Amino acid sequence: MDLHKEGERGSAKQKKVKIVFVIGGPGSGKGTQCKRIAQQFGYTHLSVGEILRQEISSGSETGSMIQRIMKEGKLVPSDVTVRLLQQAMQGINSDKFLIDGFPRNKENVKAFEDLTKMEPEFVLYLDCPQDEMEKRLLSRNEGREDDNIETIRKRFKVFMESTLPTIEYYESKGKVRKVDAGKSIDEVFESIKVIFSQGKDNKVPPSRHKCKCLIL
Ligand SMILES: Nc1ncnc2c1ncn2[C@@H]1O[C@H](COP(=O)(O)OP(=O)(O)O)[C@@H](O)[C@H]1O
Ligand SMILES: Nc1ccn([C@@H]2O[C@H](COP(=O)(O)OP(=O)(O)O)[C@@H](O)[C@H]2O)c(=O)n1
Ligand SMILES: [Mg+2]
Repeated sequence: MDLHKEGERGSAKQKKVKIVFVIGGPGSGKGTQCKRIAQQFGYTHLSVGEILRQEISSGSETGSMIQRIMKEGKLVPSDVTVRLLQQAMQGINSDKFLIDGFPRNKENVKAFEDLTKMEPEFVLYLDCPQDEMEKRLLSRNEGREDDNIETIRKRFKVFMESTLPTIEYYESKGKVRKVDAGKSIDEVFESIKVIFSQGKDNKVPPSRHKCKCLIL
């Protein structure tokens, strides 16, 4: 995907873009942890749910369709989701994207790979017990119309039936990095920091990069 072309003496060069998917059940803490990861490791955080809610707010026909689907806790058609995600990515000059709440089913995976020809560096999986997720969602207070017990239960069903098999697909490719997301926000982030500090482009935790010259 031509996210950005860099003009170098007229020759267009596609920038290497690093992508990490962040998956987990509703209420597992994806948004909360993504904000911290983005801040600490310099990623651009894109919440696919937020992108879809922005489309709803635009008042478009597509937005009305998305709203009906979200109210039911179901998944939006992948061609719609991926087109909106790609548009969002193309509008941002970044080479590191944290994609929150995606993919949620195999169709999402196929549509993304077909359209962008890209694969994730890895998939961060926030594994959280359902009763803990339910408790968190019921006190989320973001005014979301899908945070009611009836829709929450439907979303859990979608997670079990569609998203877990997607995680298994990435597991088979050795791409899943799983953390216990049932702990406190800080404890979960401690586990996540270890994972992001193992990246090949930052062999030592970023905090030590700055004083590397002092280690001579
Ligand atoms: N580890 C945690 N412990 C307790 N509450 C949490 C934790 N992580 C997130 N929360 C809270 O739970 C709710 C859902 O978190 P959020 O990040 O929106 O999850 P998701 O994006 O996976 O649905 C929010 O109100 C958030 O403040
Ligand atoms: N890949 C995606 C992501 C979200 N969605 C829709 O958007 C809703 C909210 O997604 P979200 O990631 O904001 O939800 P949380 O897991 O943060 O609670 C989902 O329940 C789906 O209805 C989707 O259809 N496909
Ligand atoms: Mg979220």
